[in-house]
Amino acid sequence: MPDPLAQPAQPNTPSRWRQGELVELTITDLSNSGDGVGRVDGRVVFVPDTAVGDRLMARLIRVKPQFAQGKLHELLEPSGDRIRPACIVADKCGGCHWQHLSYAAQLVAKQNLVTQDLERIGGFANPPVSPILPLSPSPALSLNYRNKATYPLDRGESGQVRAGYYQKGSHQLVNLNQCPIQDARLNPLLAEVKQDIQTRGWSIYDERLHRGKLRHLGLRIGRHTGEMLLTLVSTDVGLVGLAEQAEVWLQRYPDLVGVALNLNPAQTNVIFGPETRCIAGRSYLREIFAGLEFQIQPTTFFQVNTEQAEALLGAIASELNLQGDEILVDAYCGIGTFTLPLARQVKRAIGIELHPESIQQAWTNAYQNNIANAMFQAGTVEELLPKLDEQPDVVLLDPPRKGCDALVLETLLSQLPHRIAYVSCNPATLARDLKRLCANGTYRLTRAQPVDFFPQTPHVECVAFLEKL
Ligand SMILES: C[S@@+](CC[C@H](N)C(=O)[O-])C[C@H]1O[C@@H](n2cnc3c(N)ncnc32)[C@H](O)[C@@H]1O
Repeated sequence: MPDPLAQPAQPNTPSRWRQGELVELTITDLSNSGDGVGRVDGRVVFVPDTAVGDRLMARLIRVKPQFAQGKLHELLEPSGDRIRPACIVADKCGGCHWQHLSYAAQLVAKQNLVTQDLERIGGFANPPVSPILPLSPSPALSLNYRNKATYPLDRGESGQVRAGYYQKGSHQLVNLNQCPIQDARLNPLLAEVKQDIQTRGWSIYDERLHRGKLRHLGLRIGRHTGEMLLTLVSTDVGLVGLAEQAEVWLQRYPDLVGVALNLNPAQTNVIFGPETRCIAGRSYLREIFAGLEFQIQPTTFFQVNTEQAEALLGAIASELNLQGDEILVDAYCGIGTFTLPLARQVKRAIGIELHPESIQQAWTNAYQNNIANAMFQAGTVEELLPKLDEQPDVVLLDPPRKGCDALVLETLLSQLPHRIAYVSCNPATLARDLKRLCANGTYRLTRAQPVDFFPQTPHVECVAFLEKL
């Protein structure tokens, strides 16, 4: 007869998980943040630096009731999706999370991320997601795409000036002399300018003590023009010999058109401060985008992947099939990157953007390109969209990662433009906002088009098209 006081046998249930414990699992999926996802005893374990199909041992470093965060301990059977990273510091640097994945596997994962978020968060059954537009059909060309890099600076233990990206999950700098995802023409500047800063003996900012001057080195290039800008971010102006050094840089790099100093005295993680001074050359670089000439300043937003932004714009123009008589609103318009090319296809285009400097630049860009039917307003979309004098026929949305303010969605549901194109770098907030717009059968999701703007990372750009029912 069984003993009624005996404890029931303890199966290997989730409740027995302990921090530090080793578990065996197989990765079946990749999360939005790029971690591998597996299951142990029905509970989810996230493991960075893994691939779908990996069988592995992971050490549990954070245990929650519903999931755990693991660290790769031993790879028992590697996935066929694994490749040798193009970057020698890929295992340390927090810049890229997917250098160890083949480009084909990255594209499949991004396609799945968009589809899954539209299903789970948006509530769309079988969402119409078109195949992702890759950077290049050749995996070898999925590098050297970034037109901009902003590197934090610090001093190493022996006092040498270092520039690079932070390690995954920390503020420890990984010193870089080149970065395989940035435009290769910027690499010589990264290594040599760092050396010049060392030689000049300029003070480097220490973020723990909030002391010192130089904080960041910013590099930017026009992909089609080759023009480059160099920006130093400093807590104040006292960098002795800066003007002289800036002239040396202009002489040394014929494609460098300007050197700027941005002043950021605040104790903050935000990179740029409010004031930027031109030290030598021009205060902007020129870029050709969608056949138009744009002026881009050191601190204004411009899509970091020029070619893919052009592909995205092409997808928008072809899907919207504009007839020339529409009023188009480009909400969150930046410097008019999409507003101006689309203005050529509509009666009038109205851009709305928070930053007054971007709006000023957008007006300049319109003038330079003889585009007279585009106008721009500085302010928040939530404030300005409800106050428009004209009823928009077509609205283009391109908000930051957090998505649209609820007030923007409510305004759209009262203005009822015929079509909405929603560009997003965060499928989760995109799905949330589309759900709101499509509730009550007001709009129908006709297509979502992912575009690979950020190879080697889990970030995915997507445009979704809505049609008024
Ligand atoms: C993802 S960027 C898109 C810019 C532009 N569409 C482009 O392709 O260059 C988002 C832009 O929204 C602006 N922004 C952020 N919040 C805003 C708000 N509440 N109202 C208006 N603009 C905002 C940012 O300054 C930024 O320029």
